[in-house]
Amino acid sequence: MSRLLIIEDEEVIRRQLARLLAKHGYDTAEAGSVAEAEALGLQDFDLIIADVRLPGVLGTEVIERARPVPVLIMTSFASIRSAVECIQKGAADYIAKPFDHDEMLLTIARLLQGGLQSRQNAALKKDVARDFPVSGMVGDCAAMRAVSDRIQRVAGADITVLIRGESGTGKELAARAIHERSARAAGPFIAVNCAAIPDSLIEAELFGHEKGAFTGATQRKQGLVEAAHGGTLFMDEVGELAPAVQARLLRVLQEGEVRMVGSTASRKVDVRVLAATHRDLEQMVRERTFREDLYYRLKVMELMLPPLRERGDDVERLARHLLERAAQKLNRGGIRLSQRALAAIRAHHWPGNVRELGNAVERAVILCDGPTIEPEHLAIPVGAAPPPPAAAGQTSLEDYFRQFVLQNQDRMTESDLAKALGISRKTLWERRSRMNLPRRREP
Ligand SMILES: Nc1ncnc2c1ncn2[C@@H]1O[C@H](COP(=O)(O)OP(=O)(O)OP(=O)(O)O)[C@@H](O)[C@H]1O
Repeated sequence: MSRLLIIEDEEVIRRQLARLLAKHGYDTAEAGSVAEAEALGLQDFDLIIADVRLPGVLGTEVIERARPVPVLIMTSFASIRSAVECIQKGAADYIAKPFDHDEMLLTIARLLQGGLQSRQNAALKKDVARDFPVSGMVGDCAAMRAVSDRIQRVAGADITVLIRGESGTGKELAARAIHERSARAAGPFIAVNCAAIPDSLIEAELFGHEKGAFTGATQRKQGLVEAAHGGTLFMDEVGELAPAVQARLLRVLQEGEVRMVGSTASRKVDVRVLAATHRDLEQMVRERTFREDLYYRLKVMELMLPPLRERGDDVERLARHLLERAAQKLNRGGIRLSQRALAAIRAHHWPGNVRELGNAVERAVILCDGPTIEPEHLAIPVGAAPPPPAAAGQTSLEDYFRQFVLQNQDRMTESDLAKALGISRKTLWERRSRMNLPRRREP
């Protein structure tokens, strides 16, 4: 049994995490500060999970003191910058608080597996990976079995994979699964959402930044590509990259080299890039907004995640799985879905896919006082959603979004619309602006 040490000064969080880990079969010890942790013997554990802000000594100090034991850093101050800093200091990985239980468990499993793998020979590693299904990914329909099979096949090949699928279909989860099954599993997995970083900052964030190269007083700031050295860089929404960034990324893929902004020198990097998009990259190539050479470099292998509405019975499996996850998170054991709720879940078209389903189930757990979730708690807009696309796959998510907003905006608030679509109000607003679908003003 793996021994885990949690260093966290907020008792409620520490206890909750300890319970979660104990429930999943880990032997856990707890400490409220670095000093308390040292008294327990840092080297006696298989993995240490440490908060950054601790009384006295910072949690990041543990990284050095605990070597060679891997340290997973938790912080409430989630930013790409702090993630990079933790990784630079040698953290095995980084997780933002409040953390998702599944994400925490997956990360721990991966880090422990990383330690285990370094003690095993390569042949054994391959067998271990082959025998287990893709961890954390629920899905038994034919399309998801094909996805799972392809993940197993591409994982070990160290090639670039372009992961496609509508928003919320699990592209990041698939990328993590590929990383975890690859020879890079013990290296960092860095995920970046290219659409979330302003154009003015993205080059420096990705490739790093060097100041004063010509004055002699050089200051270097490492980028995410370098931070992923030895591991995997997952670039979500890669279709949003500006032309200059596309050119730099091509260099990384072709030459295995990165050149910082403001520098003339290149450095070698060993990074596997996994990219994802819900955009029509072929169309973008035709319109010359996405480089053709980069497109071919990225799609060496493709992985297509089907929309939830095409996964048959998986929707029910996922609903139960997400319910268990939400009930655990919100401490509501024993709560279940009524037959009517399950029927409503099967009938809904889930334009926001698994993420929308997860949000609906979590909201229902919060709203439901008794032990049984009814359709009303799920707030699925019964009868409001447009019928399923006649030729599924031909109607784009954008058409679906437009139709849904136009049909429901008179009777739903912006918050309800966003919730029903499984997106944030900010994303709703951004999509409205992009699709020239202005919000109706009250008369
Ligand atoms: N097959 C699955 N089994 C269990 N959970 C899933 C599955 N697919 C997705 N999820 C969950 O749904 C949520 C959304 O998944 P994820 O972030 O991977 O989607 P995405 O396609 O990358 O979304 P976006 O394009 O909006 O970034 C996550 O909480 C993820 O854990």
